[in-house]
Amino acid sequence: MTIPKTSAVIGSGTMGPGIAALLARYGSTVRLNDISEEALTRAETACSGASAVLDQLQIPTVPGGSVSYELDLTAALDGADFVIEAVPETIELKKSVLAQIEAAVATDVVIATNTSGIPITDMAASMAHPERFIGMHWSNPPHLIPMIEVIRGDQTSTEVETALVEIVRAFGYEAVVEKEIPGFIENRVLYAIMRECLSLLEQGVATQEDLDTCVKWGIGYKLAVIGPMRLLDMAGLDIYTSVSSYLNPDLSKESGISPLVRELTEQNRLGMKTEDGMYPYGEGDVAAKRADILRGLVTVRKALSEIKPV
Ligand SMILES: NC(=O)C1=CN([C@@H]2O[C@H](COP(=O)(O)OP(=O)(O)OC[C@H]3O[C@@H](n4cnc5c(N)ncnc54)[C@H](O)[C@@H]3O)[C@@H](O)[C@H]2O)C=CC1
Ligand SMILES: Cc1ncc(C=O)c(C(=O)O)c1O
Repeated sequence: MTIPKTSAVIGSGTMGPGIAALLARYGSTVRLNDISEEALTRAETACSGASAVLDQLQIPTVPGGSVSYELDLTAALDGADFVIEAVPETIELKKSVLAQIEAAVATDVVIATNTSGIPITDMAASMAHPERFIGMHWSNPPHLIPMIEVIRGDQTSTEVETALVEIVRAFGYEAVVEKEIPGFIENRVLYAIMRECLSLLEQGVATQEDLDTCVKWGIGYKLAVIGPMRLLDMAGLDIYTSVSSYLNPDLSKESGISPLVRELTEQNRLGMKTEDGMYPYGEGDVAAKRADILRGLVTVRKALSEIKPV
Protein backbone atom coordinates (compact mmCIF):
# COMPACT_ATOMS: atom_id res chain seq x y z
CA MET A 1 0.00 0.00 0.00
CA THR A 2 1.38 3.40 -0.85
CA ILE A 3 -0.35 6.59 0.26
CA PRO A 4 -3.99 5.62 0.94
CA LYS A 5 -6.57 7.11 -1.41
CA THR A 6 -9.03 7.81 1.41
CA SER A 7 -8.02 8.10 5.07
CA ALA A 8 -9.80 8.78 8.34
CA VAL A 9 -8.03 10.34 11.33
CA ILE A 10 -10.00 9.84 14.54
CA GLY A 11 -9.22 12.44 17.21
CA SER A 12 -8.36 15.99 16.30
CA GLY A 13 -6.37 17.44 19.18
CA THR A 14 -2.62 18.07 19.27
CA MET A 15 -1.73 15.28 16.80
CA GLY A 16 -4.68 14.70 14.45
CA PRO A 17 -4.49 17.90 12.34
CA GLY A 18 -0.76 17.58 11.48
CA ILE A 19 -1.23 13.92 10.54
CA ALA A 20 -4.25 14.81 8.37
CA ALA A 21 -2.40 17.70 6.69
CA LEU A 22 0.56 15.47 5.78
CA LEU A 23 -1.66 12.70 4.36
CA ALA A 24 -3.55 15.30 2.32
CA ARG A 25 -0.29 16.82 1.03
CA TYR A 26 0.56 13.38 -0.35
CA GLY A 27 -2.77 13.12 -2.17
CA SER A 28 -5.07 11.38 0.32
CA THR A 29 -8.68 12.44 0.79
CA VAL A 30 -8.70 12.76 4.58
CA ARG A 31 -11.64 12.95 6.95
CA LEU A 32 -10.70 14.30 10.35
CA ASN A 33 -13.10 13.28 13.10
CA ASP A 34 -13.63 14.44 16.69
CA ILE A 35 -16.47 14.28 19.21
CA SER A 36 -15.90 17.96 19.94
CA GLU A 37 -17.14 20.58 17.48
CA GLU A 38 -14.73 23.08 19.06
CA ALA A 39 -11.78 20.74 18.41
CA LEU A 40 -12.79 20.45 14.75
CA THR A 41 -13.01 24.23 14.42
CA ARG A 42 -9.52 24.58 15.92
CA ALA A 43 -8.34 21.79 13.61
CA GLU A 44 -9.14 23.86 10.50
CA THR A 45 -6.65 26.52 11.66
CA ALA A 46 -4.13 23.86 12.73
CA CYS A 47 -4.34 22.10 9.33
CA SER A 48 -3.78 25.39 7.48
CA GLY A 49 -0.79 26.09 9.74
CA ALA A 50 0.62 22.61 9.10
CA SER A 51 0.14 23.05 5.39
CA ALA A 52 2.06 26.36 5.49
CA VAL A 53 4.91 24.57 7.30
CA LEU A 54 4.94 21.89 4.57
CA ASP A 55 5.21 24.72 2.02
CA GLN A 56 8.25 26.07 3.90
CA LEU A 57 9.79 22.59 3.73
CA GLN A 58 9.06 22.65 -0.02
CA ILE A 59 7.13 19.38 0.15
CA PRO A 60 5.42 19.08 -3.26
CA THR A 61 1.64 18.78 -3.32
CA VAL A 62 0.28 15.54 -4.79
CA PRO A 63 -2.98 16.50 -6.56
CA GLY A 64 -6.29 15.24 -5.20
CA GLY A 65 -5.56 15.55 -1.48
CA SER A 66 -7.94 17.31 0.92
CA VAL A 67 -9.03 17.44 4.57
CA SER A 68 -12.67 17.59 5.61
CA TYR A 69 -13.97 17.83 9.15
CA GLU A 70 -16.53 15.30 10.42
CA LEU A 71 -18.35 15.21 13.74
CA ASP A 72 -20.03 11.96 12.75
CA LEU A 73 -17.74 8.92 13.05
CA THR A 74 -19.63 6.75 10.56
CA ALA A 75 -19.48 9.50 7.94
CA ALA A 76 -15.76 9.98 8.60
CA LEU A 77 -15.12 6.26 8.08
CA ASP A 78 -17.31 5.85 5.00
CA GLY A 79 -15.11 4.50 2.18
CA ALA A 80 -11.86 4.90 4.17
CA ASP A 81 -9.10 2.48 3.23
CA PHE A 82 -6.80 3.57 6.08
CA VAL A 83 -7.71 4.70 9.60
CA ILE A 84 -5.49 6.35 12.23
CA GLU A 85 -6.77 6.52 15.79
CA ALA A 86 -5.46 9.55 17.75
CA VAL A 87 -7.83 9.88 20.72
CA PRO A 88 -6.58 10.44 24.31
CA GLU A 89 -4.17 7.95 25.86
CA THR A 90 -6.43 5.65 27.89
CA ILE A 91 -6.76 2.03 26.90
CA GLU A 92 -10.49 1.85 27.72
CA LEU A 93 -11.31 4.79 25.44
CA LYS A 94 -9.06 3.50 22.67
CA LYS A 95 -10.63 0.01 22.83
CA SER A 96 -14.11 1.47 22.65
CA VAL A 97 -13.17 3.69 19.66
CA LEU A 98 -11.54 0.70 17.93
CA ALA A 99 -14.77 -1.31 18.35
CA GLN A 100 -16.73 1.55 16.74
CA ILE A 101 -14.22 1.78 13.89
CA GLU A 102 -14.29 -1.98 13.26
CA ALA A 103 -18.08 -1.94 13.14
CA ALA A 104 -18.00 0.65 10.35
CA VAL A 105 -15.19 -0.42 8.01
CA ALA A 106 -14.48 -3.47 5.84
CA THR A 107 -12.42 -6.26 7.43
CA ASP A 108 -9.33 -5.56 5.32
CA VAL A 109 -9.04 -1.85 6.15
CA VAL A 110 -5.78 -1.14 7.99
CA ILE A 111 -6.32 0.48 11.39
CA ALA A 112 -3.31 2.19 12.98
CA THR A 113 -3.02 3.70 16.44
CA ASN A 114 -0.91 6.69 17.40
CA THR A 115 -0.66 5.52 21.01
CA SER A 116 2.42 6.88 22.79
CA GLY A 117 3.20 3.46 24.17
CA ILE A 118 0.24 1.27 25.15
CA PRO A 119 1.10 -2.26 24.00
CA ILE A 120 -0.63 -2.98 20.67
CA THR A 121 -1.55 -6.54 21.73
CA ASP A 122 -3.41 -5.18 24.80
CA MET A 123 -5.33 -2.65 22.68
CA ALA A 124 -6.24 -5.38 20.16
CA ALA A 125 -7.54 -7.80 22.81
CA SER A 126 -11.21 -7.45 21.88
CA MET A 127 -10.84 -6.70 18.16
CA ALA A 128 -12.56 -8.93 15.65
CA HIS A 129 -9.69 -8.56 13.14
CA PRO A 130 -6.50 -7.81 15.09
CA GLU A 131 -4.35 -8.83 12.11
CA ARG A 132 -5.06 -5.43 10.47
CA PHE A 133 -4.22 -3.42 13.57
CA ILE A 134 -0.79 -1.80 14.08
CA GLY A 135 1.04 0.90 16.04
CA MET A 136 2.03 3.99 14.07
CA HIS A 137 3.68 6.29 16.59
CA TRP A 138 4.25 9.76 15.21
CA SER A 139 6.34 12.30 17.06
CA ASN A 140 4.97 15.78 17.78
CA PRO A 141 4.61 17.86 15.57
CA PRO A 142 3.78 15.00 13.20
CA HIS A 143 4.03 16.99 9.96
CA LEU A 144 7.62 17.95 10.86
CA ILE A 145 9.36 15.11 12.66
CA PRO A 146 10.37 12.72 9.87
CA MET A 147 10.37 9.47 11.86
CA ILE A 148 7.56 7.10 12.76
CA GLU A 149 7.76 4.04 15.01
CA VAL A 150 5.97 0.99 13.55
CA ILE A 151 4.93 -1.60 16.13
CA ARG A 152 3.21 -4.92 15.50
CA GLY A 153 1.03 -6.62 18.06
CA ASP A 154 1.13 -10.42 18.50
CA GLN A 155 -1.53 -10.85 15.82
CA THR A 156 -0.64 -8.08 13.35
CA SER A 157 0.05 -9.53 9.90
CA THR A 158 3.37 -9.12 8.11
CA GLU A 159 1.47 -7.67 5.11
CA VAL A 160 0.07 -4.86 7.26
CA GLU A 161 3.52 -4.07 8.69
CA THR A 162 4.99 -3.96 5.15
CA ALA A 163 2.15 -1.73 3.92
CA LEU A 164 2.63 0.70 6.81
CA VAL A 165 6.38 0.92 6.29
CA GLU A 166 5.68 1.75 2.63
CA ILE A 167 3.33 4.56 3.65
CA VAL A 168 5.87 6.01 6.09
CA ARG A 169 8.63 5.91 3.46
CA ALA A 170 6.31 7.48 0.87
CA PHE A 171 6.22 10.56 3.16
CA GLY A 172 10.03 10.61 2.96
CA TYR A 173 10.06 9.63 6.68
CA GLU A 174 12.23 7.05 8.45
CA ALA A 175 10.28 3.98 9.63
CA VAL A 176 11.66 2.36 12.77
CA VAL A 177 10.15 -1.12 13.04
CA GLU A 178 10.18 -2.18 16.66
CA LYS A 179 9.41 -4.97 19.05
CA GLU A 180 6.44 -4.32 21.31
CA ILE A 181 7.38 -2.83 24.69
CA PRO A 182 5.53 -0.17 26.77
CA GLY A 183 6.50 3.32 25.54
CA PHE A 184 8.23 1.81 22.48
CA ILE A 185 11.75 3.25 22.01
CA GLU A 186 11.17 6.97 21.67
CA ASN A 187 9.14 7.53 24.79
CA ARG A 188 11.26 5.19 26.94
CA VAL A 189 14.22 7.43 26.16
CA LEU A 190 12.29 10.73 26.29
CA TYR A 191 10.62 9.83 29.59
CA ALA A 192 14.00 8.86 31.11
CA ILE A 193 15.18 12.41 30.31
CA MET A 194 11.96 13.98 31.56
CA ARG A 195 11.96 11.95 34.80
CA GLU A 196 15.48 13.13 35.64
CA CYS A 197 14.70 16.77 34.72
CA LEU A 198 11.54 16.79 36.84
CA SER A 199 13.41 15.23 39.75
CA LEU A 200 16.16 17.90 39.56
CA LEU A 201 13.48 20.62 39.42
CA GLU A 202 11.59 19.15 42.38
CA GLN A 203 14.82 18.87 44.41
CA GLY A 204 15.55 22.55 43.69
CA VAL A 205 18.82 21.66 41.95
CA ALA A 206 17.89 23.48 38.73
CA THR A 207 15.28 25.83 37.30
CA GLN A 208 13.10 25.11 34.25
CA GLU A 209 15.24 27.55 32.25
CA ASP A 210 18.54 25.88 33.29
CA LEU A 211 17.18 22.42 32.45
CA ASP A 212 15.94 23.53 29.04
CA THR A 213 19.23 25.29 28.20
CA CYS A 214 21.39 22.37 29.33
CA VAL A 215 19.33 19.71 27.54
CA LYS A 216 18.88 21.73 24.32
CA TRP A 217 22.56 22.58 23.86
CA GLY A 218 24.42 19.90 25.83
CA ILE A 219 22.25 16.98 24.72
CA GLY A 220 19.68 17.88 22.03
CA TYR A 221 21.97 19.72 19.62
CA LYS A 222 24.57 16.96 19.85
CA LEU A 223 22.10 14.07 19.64
CA ALA A 224 20.51 15.60 16.52
CA VAL A 225 23.77 14.80 14.75
CA ILE A 226 25.23 11.87 16.70
CA GLY A 227 22.92 9.14 18.06
CA PRO A 228 23.54 7.95 21.63
CA MET A 229 25.17 4.68 20.54
CA ARG A 230 27.69 6.54 18.35
CA LEU A 231 28.14 9.10 21.12
CA LEU A 232 29.31 6.29 23.43
CA ASP A 233 32.06 5.57 20.92
CA MET A 234 32.94 9.25 20.65
CA ALA A 235 33.11 9.72 24.43
CA GLY A 236 34.87 6.40 25.11
CA LEU A 237 33.35 3.35 26.75
CA ASP A 238 35.93 3.58 29.56
CA ILE A 239 34.55 7.03 30.43
CA TYR A 240 30.97 5.70 30.33
CA THR A 241 32.03 2.88 32.66
CA SER A 242 33.63 5.25 35.19
CA VAL A 243 30.78 7.81 35.15
CA SER A 244 27.90 5.32 35.18
CA SER A 245 29.47 3.42 38.11
CA TYR A 246 28.80 6.34 40.49
CA LEU A 247 26.07 8.21 38.57
CA ASN A 248 23.52 5.50 37.75
CA PRO A 249 22.82 4.71 41.45
CA ASP A 250 22.13 8.43 42.01
CA LEU A 251 19.64 8.92 39.14
CA SER A 252 15.92 9.24 39.76
CA LYS A 253 14.14 5.92 40.34
CA GLU A 254 10.69 7.60 40.58
CA SER A 255 8.26 4.91 39.48
CA GLY A 256 5.15 7.06 39.80
CA ILE A 257 4.08 10.35 38.24
CA SER A 258 6.14 13.39 39.25
CA PRO A 259 4.40 15.07 42.23
CA LEU A 260 4.84 18.47 40.53
CA VAL A 261 3.24 17.31 37.27
CA ARG A 262 0.43 15.64 39.24
CA GLU A 263 -0.29 18.90 41.11
CA LEU A 264 -0.25 21.06 37.96
CA THR A 265 -2.50 18.59 36.13
CA GLU A 266 -5.00 18.60 39.02
CA GLN A 267 -5.10 22.41 38.69
CA ASN A 268 -5.76 22.06 34.92
CA ARG A 269 -2.42 23.74 34.23
CA LEU A 270 -1.69 21.48 31.25
CA GLY A 271 0.83 23.59 29.35
CA MET A 272 0.29 25.51 26.11
CA LYS A 273 -3.23 24.14 25.61
CA THR A 274 -4.38 25.86 28.85
CA GLU A 275 -1.81 28.67 28.67
CA ASP A 276 -0.17 27.64 31.97
CA GLY A 277 2.02 24.72 32.99
CA MET A 278 5.76 24.34 33.56
CA TYR A 279 5.99 27.99 32.51
CA PRO A 280 3.38 30.77 32.84
CA TYR A 281 2.14 32.29 29.54
CA GLY A 282 0.86 35.82 29.21
CA GLU A 283 -1.43 37.23 26.53
CA GLY A 284 -0.19 36.13 23.09
CA ASP A 285 2.78 34.16 24.49
CA VAL A 286 1.54 30.72 23.42
CA ALA A 287 1.06 31.75 19.80
CA ALA A 288 4.49 33.40 19.78
CA LYS A 289 6.18 30.35 21.35
CA ARG A 290 4.46 27.97 18.94
CA ALA A 291 5.62 30.11 16.00
CA ASP A 292 9.21 30.17 17.37
CA ILE A 293 9.16 26.38 17.82
CA LEU A 294 7.90 25.76 14.28
CA ARG A 295 10.42 28.19 12.79
CA GLY A 296 13.23 26.50 14.71
CA LEU A 297 12.14 22.99 13.73
CA VAL A 298 11.88 23.95 10.03
CA THR A 299 15.37 25.51 10.11
CA VAL A 300 16.95 22.54 11.90
CA ARG A 301 15.20 19.96 9.69
CA LYS A 302 16.50 21.72 6.58
CA ALA A 303 20.01 21.84 8.06
CA LEU A 304 19.92 18.17 9.11
CA SER A 305 18.72 17.12 5.66
CA GLU A 306 21.91 18.62 4.23
CA ILE A 307 24.41 16.73 6.39
CA LYS A 308 25.69 13.19 6.06
CA PRO A 309 23.97 10.95 8.66
CA VAL A 310 26.36 9.88 11.43
N1 LIG B 1 0.66 15.12 22.29
C1 LIG B 1 1.77 14.52 21.84
O1 LIG B 1 2.89 15.08 21.85
C2 LIG B 1 1.67 13.14 21.28
C3 LIG B 1 0.58 12.34 21.51
N2 LIG B 1 0.54 11.07 21.01
C4 LIG B 1 -0.59 10.21 21.24
O2 LIG B 1 -1.61 10.54 20.29
C5 LIG B 1 -2.91 10.37 20.86
C6 LIG B 1 -3.64 11.70 20.83
O3 LIG B 1 -2.88 12.62 21.56
P1 LIG B 1 -3.18 14.19 21.48
O4 LIG B 1 -3.51 14.59 20.09
O5 LIG B 1 -2.05 14.85 22.20
O6 LIG B 1 -4.47 14.26 22.40
P2 LIG B 1 -5.48 15.50 22.59
O7 LIG B 1 -6.08 15.34 23.92
O8 LIG B 1 -4.81 16.78 22.23
O9 LIG B 1 -6.58 15.22 21.45
C7 LIG B 1 -7.41 14.10 21.44
C8 LIG B 1 -8.69 14.48 20.74
O10 LIG B 1 -9.50 13.30 20.68
C9 LIG B 1 -10.85 13.72 20.85
N3 LIG B 1 -11.65 12.57 21.25
C10 LIG B 1 -11.88 12.09 22.50
N4 LIG B 1 -12.68 11.02 22.43
C11 LIG B 1 -12.96 10.82 21.10
C12 LIG B 1 -13.74 9.88 20.41
N5 LIG B 1 -14.41 8.91 21.04
N6 LIG B 1 -13.82 9.97 19.06
C13 LIG B 1 -13.17 10.97 18.39
N7 LIG B 1 -12.40 11.90 19.03
C14 LIG B 1 -12.30 11.81 20.37
C15 LIG B 1 -10.78 14.83 21.88
O11 LIG B 1 -11.94 15.65 21.80
C16 LIG B 1 -9.51 15.55 21.45
O12 LIG B 1 -9.77 16.62 20.57
C17 LIG B 1 -2.66 9.83 22.26
O13 LIG B 1 -2.68 8.44 22.22
C18 LIG B 1 -1.26 10.35 22.59
O14 LIG B 1 -0.62 9.60 23.58
C19 LIG B 1 1.56 10.57 20.22
C20 LIG B 1 2.63 11.34 19.91
C21 LIG B 1 2.81 12.68 20.47
C1 LIG C 1 5.66 14.51 26.65
C2 LIG C 1 5.47 13.69 25.40
N1 LIG C 1 4.81 12.54 25.50
C3 LIG C 1 4.63 11.76 24.42
C4 LIG C 1 5.11 12.13 23.19
C5 LIG C 1 4.90 11.21 22.11
O1 LIG C 1 4.25 10.17 22.24
C6 LIG C 1 5.77 13.34 23.03
C7 LIG C 1 6.30 13.87 21.72
O2 LIG C 1 6.15 13.24 20.67
O3 LIG C 1 6.91 14.94 21.73
C8 LIG C 1 5.96 14.14 24.19
O4 LIG C 1 6.62 15.32 24.12
